[in-house]
This record gives sequence, structure tokens and C-alpha cells, in this order.
Amino acid sequence: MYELTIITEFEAAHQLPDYPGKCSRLHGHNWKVEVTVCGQELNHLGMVMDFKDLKAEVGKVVDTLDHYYLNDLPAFKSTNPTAEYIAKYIYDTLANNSVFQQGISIRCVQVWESPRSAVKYCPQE
Ligand SMILES: Nc1nc2c(c(=O)[nH]1)N=C([C@H](O)[C@H](O)COP(=O)(O)OP(=O)(O)OP(=O)(O)O)CN2
Ligand SMILES: [Zn+2]
Repeated sequence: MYELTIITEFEAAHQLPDYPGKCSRLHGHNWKVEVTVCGQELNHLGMVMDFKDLKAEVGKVVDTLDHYYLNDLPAFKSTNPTAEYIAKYIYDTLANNSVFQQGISIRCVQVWESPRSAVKYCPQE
């Protein structure tokens, strides 16, 4: 099995309304997003999938978060926009993409809220 990982970033604002501390106030982060996919077969170029194509598919999802107030987005209407739910949103959206339903699957999504804090969502482990 091969695992491929790409890294991208987005910037956005959020707040955690019931949080007992400063994170209940409006603030922003530069989130770093790491997406790992896996596959067993290599194509004629010797790749599971071109990093360029993987970055493009992840980029479409990250664009739905970039420079938004996350609390206003449909994805976070009934949940707090925590790193946990952001990772799950990115994972679930990618997992519903037909690109990742034919021999290449999403392994996990890791979201770094700061250089010191990250969540990794790996529902199949
Ligand atoms: N498990 C989680 N814990 C926290 C989350 C989260 O998404 N998942 N989010 C927050 C807040 O968004 C907050 O903005 C981040 O808190 P914190 O790490 O304390 O922020 P700092 O930048 O001040 O971190 P330092 O390492 O202390 O500088 C809170 N918790
Ligand atoms: Zn925050």
C-alpha cells in the first residue's frame, strides 16, 4: 500500500460560543491541512495519483473555507468549527468525491490550528 500526503493552508475566522475562555471570542487562524490518501496500484507514470491532481481536489474543498467566518457556513451550522469538525468536513467532502472511490481512498485528514496544536481524523483506523 502506498500513502501520499499533501499539505495546504487556509485562513479563516471563527469563534467557539460556549467555550470557557478566550476562544469564545471572534479570532482567526492560519490552518494547515494535511491530507493523506492511499492506493495499491500505480498508473503508467508510476504514481498512485499525481500530487498536482490531489492538490487540486483538496484545494476545491479548502476554497470553501478560505477567508470565511466559519460559524456562518452550512458545514458548521449545528457544530462548532473546531479543528475536529474542520478535519471531518474536509475528510467527508473528499470521501464523497468520485476521484476517491476507485482504488484511491482518503486515509486521514490532519488539521493544524497552530504550530503546536493539531487534530488528525482517521475514521477507518
Ligand atoms: N481539541 C480542540 N481544542 C481546542 C480547539 C479545537 O479546535 N480543538 N480550538 C480552540 C480555539 O480555537 C483556540 O483559538 C485555540 O486555542 P489555543 O490552542 O489555546 O490557542 P493559542 O494560540 O493561544 O495557543 P498557545 O499554544 O497557548 O499559544 C481551543 N481548543
Ligand atoms: Zn480558534
